Amino acid sequence: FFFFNDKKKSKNKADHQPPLPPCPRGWPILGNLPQLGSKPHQTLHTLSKTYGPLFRLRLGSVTVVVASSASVASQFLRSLDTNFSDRPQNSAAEYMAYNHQSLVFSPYGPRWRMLRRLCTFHLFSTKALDDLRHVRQEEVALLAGRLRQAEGAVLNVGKEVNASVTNALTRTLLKRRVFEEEDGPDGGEFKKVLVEILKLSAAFNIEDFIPFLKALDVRGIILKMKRIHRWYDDIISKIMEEHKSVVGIRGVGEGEDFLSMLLRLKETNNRDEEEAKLNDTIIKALLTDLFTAGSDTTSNTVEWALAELLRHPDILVAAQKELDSVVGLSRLVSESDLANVPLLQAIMKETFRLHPGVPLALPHLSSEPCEVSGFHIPEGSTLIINIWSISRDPEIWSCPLEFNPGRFLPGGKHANVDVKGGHFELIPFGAGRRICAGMRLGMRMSTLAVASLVHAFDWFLPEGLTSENLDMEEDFGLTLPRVSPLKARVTPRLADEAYII
Ligand code: HEM
Repeated sequence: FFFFNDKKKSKNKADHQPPLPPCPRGWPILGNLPQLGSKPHQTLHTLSKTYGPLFRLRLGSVTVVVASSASVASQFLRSLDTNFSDRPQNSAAEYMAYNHQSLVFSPYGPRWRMLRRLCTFHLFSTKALDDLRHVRQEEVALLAGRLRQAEGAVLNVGKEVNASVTNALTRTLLKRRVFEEEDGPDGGEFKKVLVEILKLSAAFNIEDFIPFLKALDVRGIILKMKRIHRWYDDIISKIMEEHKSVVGIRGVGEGEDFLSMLLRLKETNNRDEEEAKLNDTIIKALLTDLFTAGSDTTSNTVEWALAELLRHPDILVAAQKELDSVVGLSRLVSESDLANVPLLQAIMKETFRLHPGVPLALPHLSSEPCEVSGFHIPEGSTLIINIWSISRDPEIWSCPLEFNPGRFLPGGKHANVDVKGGHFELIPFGAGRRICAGMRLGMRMSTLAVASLVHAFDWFLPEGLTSENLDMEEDFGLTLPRVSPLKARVTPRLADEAYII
């Protein structure tokens, strides 16, 4: 959300063009920045009640348009997708993502297209995901083993899940676990730097909206970003050199990690356009994206799903019954079971609806002026899609604040809706050309983790907490964490051998 654009506003063609979208009155210089509050997704949702599903904000020097309904979002991301496939610039991307060379922040052009092709045909292809399935299953099994050891104790569920998801992700990317490896070759440095990058990427940087503040860097944010980036670059460069020394010898193998795959593809990537060539810097930038975009999004989803199930014990029990009938009680869930558990799939959709991992998606930038819903959208406008608001629109969802997976089951009103970008009322991964590149991995990982934890344990809230008073308040960052980490106790419900890997 924290972005500025540096393109000039379009010339005023007032006589012919339709009006600009409505805009709340703002402050001099700051514009509407002071109105955003600590939870911008909720503030923008409230503003949409007054100003409609398409309104405008002035954030410092940046013109922002906000889409808050499925039909407005589909005009931007379906009908006008090409015009909105660019990204505005921001300081985190400049200083920590190799000056916008990463996939998330690449301008819409040959480099972005090359990286997306790599994701579609190599990194996130069905074959690559299947080849690395054992990694996800092992990490979830290790998590189940840890929880079983802690039977009866009050657990910080989010922390445990985050460690598991991040380890699965870094093993997928680099064949390396970052949690619990303080004694490893880098003494836990890699984990520390990833946590810092995540924090800084998710922070609200007012400097991105008011260019003179950026030049002064009074808060020292930019200095900090540069320092963290040097630290990260040192570590990832070393890991890359280690990989280079083995890739050539080992060649292609089943379960090849992403970095090895990228180094191999670099040798065969011979596109004519200079910008579209894969090189070491672009590989490092892409890896930063995948670490930051893939970990908290996925683990927050798992934590929200478990919190909802603790608030709805009847749904939790029904999901356990469904899993027992497909998996039995002598082993953990495996990814191949997931196609046969419709209730669990509906629970995931309902979690994505109420707790979308990236509530305001990532900002898009218009390349040329256009018209949407009778309003003029100037060239260089930043587009925010309020996914959070769209998926609780009472015009579409009955009792939108109620956690009701049944709406997605056969016979339910939304039985045919999926999360893959074709149904604009539910777009937790975005839609159009810039839809989440890691959607398939994020879905597999979060669904496997929720299914395994629901199946392997009975869940209880700690003393004093009930399903009625469990705090469900959201914090805001680029992702959507809980304000109070989910605490719970578990007892194992499977045969002992199920927990042994
Ligand atoms: C539950 C998990 C996840 C959720 C809810 C999620 C959601 C999103 C959303 C909303 C966007 C922005 C789409 C837009 O610009 O309109 C996005 C972009 C992106 N995501 Fe995810 N994501 C998840 C997991 C992952 C994973 C596991 C990865 C990779 C390891 C990943 C990589 C990316 C990348 C690279 C982009 C930028 C795509 C581009 O600019 O072309 N995400 N994600």
